Amino acid sequence: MKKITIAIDGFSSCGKSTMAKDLAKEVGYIYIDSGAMYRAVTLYSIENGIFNGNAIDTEKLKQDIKNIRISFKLNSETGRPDTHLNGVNVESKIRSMEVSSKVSPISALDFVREAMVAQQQVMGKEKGIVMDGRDIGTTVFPDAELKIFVTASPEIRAQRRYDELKAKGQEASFDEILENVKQRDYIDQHRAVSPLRKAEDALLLDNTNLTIEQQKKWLFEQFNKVTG
Ligand SMILES: Nc1ncnc2c1ncn2[C@@H]1O[C@H](COP(=O)(O)OP(=O)(O)O)[C@@H](O)[C@H]1O
Ligand SMILES: Nc1ccn([C@@H]2O[C@H](COP(=O)(O)OP(=O)(O)O)[C@@H](O)[C@H]2O)c(=O)n1
Repeated sequence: MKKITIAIDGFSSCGKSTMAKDLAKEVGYIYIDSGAMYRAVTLYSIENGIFNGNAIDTEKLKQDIKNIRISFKLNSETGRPDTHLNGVNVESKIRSMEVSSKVSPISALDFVREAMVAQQQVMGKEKGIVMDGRDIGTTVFPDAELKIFVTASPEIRAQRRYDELKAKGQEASFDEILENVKQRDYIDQHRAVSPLRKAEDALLLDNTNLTIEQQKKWLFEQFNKVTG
């Protein structure tokens, strides 16, 4: 069967990667979490003195960006890809609240986006890929055959993230997560380069009242309609 490109965009913490990973596994496609790439650049910036408080040394990051290598390796225990930054597994570190609180300003930088988008387009050259993020259907793969835009209420999204962090044994405050979710949505929607928006030809999915199983089924149906 001819392989297609699937772009899943939407607001923070609404279940994009859960859907994307499940579909990729089901149909044997590659799954790429583009948010993990921006998170890895943010972790690099935190660990390499690019942040001074909230101020970003953009000149240093501009020089360093060529040396930031991001790759994904399958974790045989979880069956899901782990993010590696310059050869080191940073999957757990990039999900911290510190990274979440700094990632949106980093991903608003034009030269950061240029570098990430170029890598993402190489990853998707052969099609057979499901990528989730903010600008996949608008900028990275504007010709994707299937585009989905996911949303859910901010409170539900914060609750899902809170439950996830708690389950992993990480410290979490619901109010802090809700604030972070709202802040990132705002920055992501209002940045100058590739702001978060629904592509005209994307299907809208509000999964506020859907279970993981229901949204998985819905996405699989959309896939079958396109490939079908
Ligand atoms: N429909 C759903 N109902 C309840 N929890 C969900 C649903 N979809 C995803 N989740 C959970 O919400 C959390 C955030 O989902 P995730 O896929 O990481 O979101 P995103 O990629 O949009 O940030 C995860 O813990 C996931 O298991
Ligand atoms: N294609 C993308 C993906 C993520 N991002 C940025 O990276 C941040 C983290 O993305 P993510 O997908 O891990 O976010 P969560 O919704 O999973 O928390 C987002 O808030 C955006 O600022 C982006 O700008 N473009």
